[in-house]
Amino acid sequence: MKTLVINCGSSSIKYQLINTENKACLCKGLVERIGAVTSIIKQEFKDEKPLKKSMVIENHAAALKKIMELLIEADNDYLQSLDEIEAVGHRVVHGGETFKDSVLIDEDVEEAIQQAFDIAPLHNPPNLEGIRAAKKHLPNVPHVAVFDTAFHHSIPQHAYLYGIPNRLYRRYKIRKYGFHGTSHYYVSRQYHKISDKPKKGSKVITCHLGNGCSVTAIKDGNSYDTSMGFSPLEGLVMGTRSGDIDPSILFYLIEKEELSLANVHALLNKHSGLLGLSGYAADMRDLLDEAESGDRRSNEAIDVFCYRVKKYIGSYIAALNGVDAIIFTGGIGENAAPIREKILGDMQYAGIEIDGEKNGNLNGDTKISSDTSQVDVHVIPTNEELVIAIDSAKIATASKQTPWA
Ligand SMILES: Nc1ncnc2c1ncn2[C@@H]1O[C@H](COP(=O)(O)OP(=O)(O)O)[C@@H](O)[C@H]1O
Ligand SMILES: CC(=O)OP(=O)(O)O
Ligand SMILES: [Mg+2]
Repeated sequence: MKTLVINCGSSSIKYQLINTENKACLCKGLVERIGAVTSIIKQEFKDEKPLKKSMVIENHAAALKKIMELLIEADNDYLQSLDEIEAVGHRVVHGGETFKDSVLIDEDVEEAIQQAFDIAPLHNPPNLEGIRAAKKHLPNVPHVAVFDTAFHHSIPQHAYLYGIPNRLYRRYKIRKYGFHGTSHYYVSRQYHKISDKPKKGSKVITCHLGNGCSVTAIKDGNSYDTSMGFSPLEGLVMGTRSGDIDPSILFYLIEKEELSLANVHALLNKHSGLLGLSGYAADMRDLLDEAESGDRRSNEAIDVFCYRVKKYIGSYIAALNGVDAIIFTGGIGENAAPIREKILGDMQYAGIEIDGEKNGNLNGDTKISSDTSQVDVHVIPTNEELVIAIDSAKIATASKQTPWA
């Protein structure tokens, strides 16, 4: 089934056209800097020359209109007409406590996504904008929401409650939700396939290190704890997000610098993390380059980033009472060997031994732990879009079948 997967971020839309029968990605695209002076569109059909264009794109609706035009303009065998698209899968970041699984989007679902705007102000508004715009272009096919939070519904109460008055949970549902669920789910399932080790009894820690970063402790194949919390701001140091900080810092700064709520929000979400620490870059590639030539601030930013990941891994080994496997994924996790080495290089005491050569050159393999390591360490490329496509196709198929058919 040809399924279009849409991932609307605050200023970007990533999309893929996937044939769910053979799991092939037929086309991949990205619209960046939506709403800026010029936006950039990149699109690549399988085995074809990539296309790159710059133009004015004011909002997500305009971006989706352009995406639909470009998909057809390519005029190849992969897609002759939009009518061939049989399902659309949308990444929705926050499903709150309501959505434990992916769902067919109707008005009630749209309303529930909107109700979570308060608690996911960076992610849910563009997600819903994308859904509404896509429905206009493809009104006759099922649209499905796949939630980042869904995989984390198995987290037990002692891990999801914060140490604040319980009435705040009961009244406002303030608790840990966790994000990047489709990625943690996908790479952990891939690990079980690759290693041929059963889910039952397994203790796996997955590290999704991209622009947003999170670590998840997975027990028997189910999420048991994760570093992101009520929002995707908690936990690791990220590209521009602070991760964990002492909340008192905010009281202090609000007073000292007379910060507004919006200022605090921007400070922690947009000006912190690797960008804030280094003073110049959120991108790990730039930091690694500069660090190599001895730049002090780049080295400091990398040290803080890696130490935080290591600390979470250590705490999850304690939470799981051991660990069988650690998985790295996401742009940094998949590509930055020095970062993986810095995080796990000195944890032999915990049975973790990285093979320096394999870590530096994967050569098509995924395993980077040595043959004598008690813990398997793997680098597994994530594929959130494939998970979204498969779930969406399944739900679309079921929605078309009437009980008496
Ligand atoms: N070869 C590489 N070496 C180091 N870091 C890399 C490399 N390739 C990508 N990255 C980093 O991955 C991050 C983006 O990760 P990605 O998973 O693509 O992000 P997103 O969250 O937008 O999906 C950036 O910090 C980028 O610098
Ligand atoms: C939830 C989240 O942080 O997503 P991303 O990494 O795509 O920003
Ligand atoms: Mg990502």
